[in-house]
Formats: sequence, structure tokens, C-alpha cells
Amino acid sequence: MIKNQNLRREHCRKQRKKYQIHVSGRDVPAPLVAFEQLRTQYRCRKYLMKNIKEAGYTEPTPIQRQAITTLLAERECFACAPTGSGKTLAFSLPILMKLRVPSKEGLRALVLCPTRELALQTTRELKKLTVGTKFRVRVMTKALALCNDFSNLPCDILVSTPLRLDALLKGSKIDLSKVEFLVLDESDKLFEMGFVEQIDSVVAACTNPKIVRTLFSATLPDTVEELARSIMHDAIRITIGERNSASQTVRQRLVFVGSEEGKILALRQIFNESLRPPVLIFVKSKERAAELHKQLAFDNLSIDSIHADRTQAQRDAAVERFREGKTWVLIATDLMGRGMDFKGLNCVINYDFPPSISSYIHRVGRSGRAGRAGEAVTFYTEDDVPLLRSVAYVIFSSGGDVPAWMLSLPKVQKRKFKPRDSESNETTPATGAADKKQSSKSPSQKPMVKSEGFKKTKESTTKTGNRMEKKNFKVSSKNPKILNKNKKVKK
Ligand SMILES: Nc1ncnc2c1ncn2[C@@H]1O[C@H](COP(=O)(O)OP(=O)(O)OP(=O)(O)O)[C@@H](O)[C@H]1O
Repeated sequence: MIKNQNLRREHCRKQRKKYQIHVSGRDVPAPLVAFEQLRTQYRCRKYLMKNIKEAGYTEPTPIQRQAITTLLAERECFACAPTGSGKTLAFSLPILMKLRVPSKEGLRALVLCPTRELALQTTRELKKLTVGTKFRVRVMTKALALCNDFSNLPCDILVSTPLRLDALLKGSKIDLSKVEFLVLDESDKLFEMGFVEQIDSVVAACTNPKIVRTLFSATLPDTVEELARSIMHDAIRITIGERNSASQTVRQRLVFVGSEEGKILALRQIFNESLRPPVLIFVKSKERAAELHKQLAFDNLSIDSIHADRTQAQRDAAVERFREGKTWVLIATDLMGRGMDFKGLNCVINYDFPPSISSYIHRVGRSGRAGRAGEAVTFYTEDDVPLLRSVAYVIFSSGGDVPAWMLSLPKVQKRKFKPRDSESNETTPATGAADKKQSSKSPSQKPMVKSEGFKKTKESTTKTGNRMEKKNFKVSSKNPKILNKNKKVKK
């Protein structure tokens, strides 16, 4: 018996070493060896096995190996794995397995995403997995949010942005008391200022004592984990590879462009020398996106832009055309930086320097997905030097080449420059009236979070990232609102 246990432990250890799976927590379930094990050991239903096969997934990715068995064991977890490593399937698959069959009982799984675009994409992935069943997967759209009574709405899994859901909770229009699985996707983004209050109210409304809560992201700062740990129960931490690092399949380059004017010249040079569409260009604000779109309009390229000033229909169409390959070059703000999966995206260009390390990691992670090769070019000027060292380190630690002088630049203790306006403003809008109100404020205008659950004391809107950029989160020792409502909370 003891010998068998030791053998099993040794097997787990070897598996984790092979796939660079790092875990911490009590009694962590063994990682999955193969998808087939889901059928033989976990009684996975036929439809799901068929849909996994039809999606072309032959082998689980490292995060899927560990997160699937963890969630099947109904353990709460923090999962940090590189961009494009299959985190969506890592939470979708065990949720569908645990729900087993559609039910009239009401909403049983909830996935929160920071942007509407990501919510739509996640819904699409979930729908692909449920083909052949009567599972109802819904995305919380503007039209759906107008529904007056959700109790009669057939829905097993809901995907939403936090702000829209919070508005419904405030109007007592939706009941989350039956939710068995709560996923916070891109969780570090969700814990940023502006979202925390909404997350708090959603978490507090999920009163099912059996709820399993889970956080997924490619960047999970310690501060976010600490903050969430205060409400999670016996959570397991799963990290794949090095924490908060860029995907190793993306070849990353830094290009000095001298000044602002140098950027357009450098961009045209790249296009002339080696344009390999599709290309995604990141800029720091919606104004910059519109301006660059205008500048490139006569360059004989199939070009489009996506940002908060465009209507929902325009944004949806822009994403669709880019997916179909009709648009070669898409200019975007950080609205597109998180989670968006454009298969075969060859190149990301950071036209404007990213405002934080996490923004850098997520932006460049739009290419090089699912093990494919990708490329990321980041323009920088002298104004960008304060964050250059940190970005250079990220490139260096994911195997890229950077000049030695960049790594020896002085460490920036506190960001001397103001957070740029893109990430915080661009990822929240167009999810309803509340969202619009939110997005029209600059980070410095945003109200302090009053939530009693996850508290922050200082502004840190765009400061997610690795340890080089600590957030000013303060974990409240008590979370009265949540402690009262969720029985499973660790005291
Ligand atoms: N087991 C698998 N085998 C092959 N491809 C997979 C597998 N699982 C997922 N994929 C594919 O990998 C791509 C990236 O998956 P996904 O969008 O879930 O990544 P992610 O880890 O959530 O990335 P991000 O951090 O950027 O949100 C998708 O195109 C998906 O279809």
C-alpha cells in the first residue's frame, strides 16, 4: 500500500517535472496523463470526448493536465500559465464534466472576463465543446441584460463581464445562489481598480456553500493571489514554467525608433521588408488608434482598427474580419491585449510601448499561440526607458536576446510616469451604461473602491505584472461581506 503510494507520488513528480508544472497546496491531485483518462477514470461523457477530438486536441497542455484534475476534485485554484497555453479548455472541460447534464435548476457556472470580446470568444469555445448536448451557454450581451427576470431564462453556463453582471445584481434581476463554479479569467485584470467592486458583489452573490472558485491568468502577481486567498478555501496554486513570463514561442525584439515621428517610418520599413499578415498593432489609446488608422489608410493595405470609440457592431465586425483573414493589419488598444485568440497571428507590433509588464506579456502573447511560432516587435523611444529594463528582462528570461546595457539600466522603484490611459480605460467600456460611465474616467478620476471584500488602498490601476512592479494592494484581514455569505471561506 505504502509502496504503491510512493510509486504514485514519484510518477506525479516526474510528470510535473517534465511539463514544468509547479504546484503548492494540500493533497494536490495527480496531473492528467492523457485525455483518454477522462473517459476511463473520470467517466467523461461521449459527446465531450468526441468534441475534444474534433477540435484537434490530441494531448492536454501542461496547464490542462494539472488544472483539469484539480477542478474535477472540486478544489479551488489559482492557475498561472503562459499566454496561448489552453487555459480556456483547462477550466471549461472540468466544468462541463462536473455539471454532467443540462438542468432546469438555473445558472450553475459563471465565467467572468474583463472584456466583451473575450466573453464572446469564451462562449464560442464553450459552445464548441457542448455540441451534441442541450447545454445552454450564454454570453451576457446588452440585449440579454435587458431581460427582467433571469429566473426563467434557460442557462447552465453564463459568460459575462463583471460590470454588466453587477448592474443586474444591483437590480436583483439575477440569482447566483446555485452557481457551482466561478471562474475569474484574466483574474489579475479583474482585480484592478474599477473592477474590484463588481467582482466583490458577484463573489458575494455566489452563496452556494459548495462553490468552487478559480482564478486563471498568464500573469498573477502575488498581491492578487493574497487578495483572493482571503476568500478562497484551501486553494491550490498551479504555475506552468516561470511565473509571469512571456510565451517562449514568440521571438521578441526591441527597436529604438528615436522619436514619435520615427515610429511610422519604422512601421513602414517593417511592412516594406517583411509584411507577413495577419499583424496586430498595439497603440496606447483610442485616439492613437484612430490617428494611425488614418495615416495608414492610403498604404494599400487591408487595415482596420478596434477601440472603445467604435460601436459594438463595428468592434464585432473588426474581430470577425481579422479572424477570417480579410483584414491584414489590425490596430488595437489594450482592449485586444487580453485573451484574444487569433489563430495564426504572425506578428504583434507594440507601436506604443506597453504601460506595464503584464500588458507587455499579454500583448505579445497574441501571437505564438498553442505552440506555434510568433514574432513581437516593440518600438521604444527615450520616453520609454523607465520600463525598458523590465521588458528587457521579460524578453531575456523567455530566451530572447537583449543588449546587456538594457539589463543594467537602473531599477525603477516607483513608476515616475503616469499610467497610460489605454489599459484601464479600454478594457471596460461598451458593456452597458455602467461600463460607459466607468470608461469615461481617467484612472486618476476613478473612485476609491468601497468594497469590503477585496480592498485596495492606493491607486494601482495599471500596475499588474511581475514582482518588478508590485501593486499597492492591501489585503483586508476580514472580508465581512463575503465572510458572512460564503460558508466555505477560510477563517
Ligand atoms: N490540448 C490542446 N492541444 C492543441 N491546441 C489547444 C489545446 N488546448 C487549447 N488549444 C488551442 O490553443 C489556443 C490557445 O488557447 P487559449 O485561448 O485557451 O489560451 P490561453 O492560455 O487562455 O491564452 P491567454 O492567456 O492569451 O488568454 C486556442 O487556439 C486553442 O484552440
